Amino acid sequence: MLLSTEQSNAISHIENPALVLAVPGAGKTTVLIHRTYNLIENLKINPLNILSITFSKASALDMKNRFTRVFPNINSKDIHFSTIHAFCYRLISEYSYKNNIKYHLIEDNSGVNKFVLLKNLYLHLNKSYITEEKLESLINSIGYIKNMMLSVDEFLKEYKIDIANFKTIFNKYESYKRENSLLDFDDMLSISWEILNRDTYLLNKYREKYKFIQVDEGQDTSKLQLEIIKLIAFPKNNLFIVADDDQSIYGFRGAYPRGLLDFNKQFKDGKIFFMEENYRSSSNIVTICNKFIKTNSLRYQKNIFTLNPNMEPINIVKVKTLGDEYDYLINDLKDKDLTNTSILYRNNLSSIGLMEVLSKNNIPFFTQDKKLKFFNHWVIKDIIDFISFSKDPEDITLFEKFYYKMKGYISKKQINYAKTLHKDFNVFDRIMDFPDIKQYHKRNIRNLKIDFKKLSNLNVEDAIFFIEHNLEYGAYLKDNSIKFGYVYDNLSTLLFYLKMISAGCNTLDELIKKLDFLEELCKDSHKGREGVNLSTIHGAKGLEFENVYMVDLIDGDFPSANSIDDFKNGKIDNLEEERRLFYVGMTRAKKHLTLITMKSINGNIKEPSRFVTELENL
Ligand SMILES: Nc1ncnc2c1ncn2[C@@H]1O[C@H](COP(=O)(O)OP(=O)(O)OP(=O)(O)O)[C@@H](O)[C@H]1O
Repeated sequence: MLLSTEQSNAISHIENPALVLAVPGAGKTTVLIHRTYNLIENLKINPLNILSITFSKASALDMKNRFTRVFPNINSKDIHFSTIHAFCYRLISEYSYKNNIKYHLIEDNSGVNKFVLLKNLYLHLNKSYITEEKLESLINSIGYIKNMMLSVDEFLKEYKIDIANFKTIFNKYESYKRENSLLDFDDMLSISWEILNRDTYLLNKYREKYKFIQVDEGQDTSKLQLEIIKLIAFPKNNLFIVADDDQSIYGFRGAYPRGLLDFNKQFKDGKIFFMEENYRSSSNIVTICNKFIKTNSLRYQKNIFTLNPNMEPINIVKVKTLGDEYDYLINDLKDKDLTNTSILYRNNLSSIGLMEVLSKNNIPFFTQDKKLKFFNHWVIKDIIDFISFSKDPEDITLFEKFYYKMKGYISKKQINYAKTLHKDFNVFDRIMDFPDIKQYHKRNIRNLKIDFKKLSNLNVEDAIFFIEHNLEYGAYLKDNSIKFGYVYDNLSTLLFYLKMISAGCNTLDELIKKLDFLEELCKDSHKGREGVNLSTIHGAKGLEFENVYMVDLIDGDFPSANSIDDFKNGKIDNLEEERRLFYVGMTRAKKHLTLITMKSINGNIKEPSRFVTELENL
């Protein structure tokens, strides 16, 4: 590969801080690999003295593999490509060994686990269960506070958070972990920061060891991460950061691209290199992407260009329904090199339908998203409970789980009363026996009994429809979504996918088997790398493919409804981050880029993503 002058200039930069600001596909990773080689081979720097930090495990591995591929003669064993978390974990291990402290990680499912801790704290303080959405928002907010080095009060002054007793939960969570030497991912950073500030011996040891520090994906480095890196690099400041602020997509977790925008203020002797040539994509893709990203205002001005030839224009496909989208994909994939193809989406729920339809059509695929919440979602569990109960209407324990999530106005008192009667009687008969029950109420319960009888005879797809509409479970979801902090559309889409999967299943057992099959498929598919890559756009960062499809491009999903609302209220950050995400997706494509939008989903009329409309006008 013939390196460009810009690339060579950046690679030859050795001492003092440097920031390489580059566009997608400009060869940022390429530059890091060649610079590493230059340091080792030409300047005879010991590989152990070079620390290369990347954002994710996958990109650390990718960088190592690319290095070995390009420079097979160099022994890459000693070269340190690491995520910042792995690096901090090593530092903490060294400190804890020295000080005889035993830290426990609480991110996985063994032993004490952060999810359980937070759920219990919430329950204890608010006397109600936390929803999945709120739990996610709680975890992100805690991470944000720590990564942005804020106090809770500073955070609460700036952000509204819909979690009761947030401050108390935060403080109790933090002190519990501290008292018990527990660590979550964010603590790996904050504890490392404390250690480095406290233990001069360790700090000097690390400073001495890592004479050269390189950072990839600098735009997604948080404030805390950047401070840790700067502290170790000081006073030599041989810090080399490559970044593209237009690809910063982790703002919700505390990514801090503004730290880079201030680079010259932070390092008076710092040098900034620009790399604006894209080597990846066709000229059509590059030209449109350049115009598209310029709408954002919070960015370094850059001009992306390419010398690559024009190929086919970006393909915008408008279909009526999700089924049509799948038909289009299946047909279009026929003549494509599948191992060089990716289907990208905003929300990983989209992968459920895709996996189902690809596996039905024997099209191989793989995905990185190992755990999809879909399979364990409470809505799915509710539906299974409804149907199971219809087959076993004496089972009051089952009925108790969902009786308040449908029509009928059955009270807790009536349930408790029914529990005192013989367990072999039909639950509805037992409720009708409730003392002083009103005649109209009795009529309702009798109708419910008939409804559940009907339900027991339906195939699964019809059964889900019946539960949603006739038993008014859909109305329950709608009424309660806001109260419990859910987005109703997400719940309704979830039911939609469940109906899709259940098509052709006659019995509940068949549906459960199919769900298990898909879950296994999803777990297994990340092992191999055969076939089409299915990924969220977040997961596809840094990757490239000949053919890219971006699917389910609907306004309110992408960009998200929240970002649109914020924008209407004069807050532009979120919508700008959505645009960057869209941009990251588009710039993964080398030759063929297809954007698919549809007119309706789940029977509801939708508008195409405003980004697609904008691109059409471009
Ligand atoms: N000088 C060059 N000549 C030809 N091809 C190049 C050159 N530099 C990089 N490339 C190729 O361009 C593609 C993009 O490079 P690379 O992945 O390093 O870019 P990047 O800036 O890290 O991309 P992104 O930020 O979008 O993930 C790769 O296929 C790489 O091999």
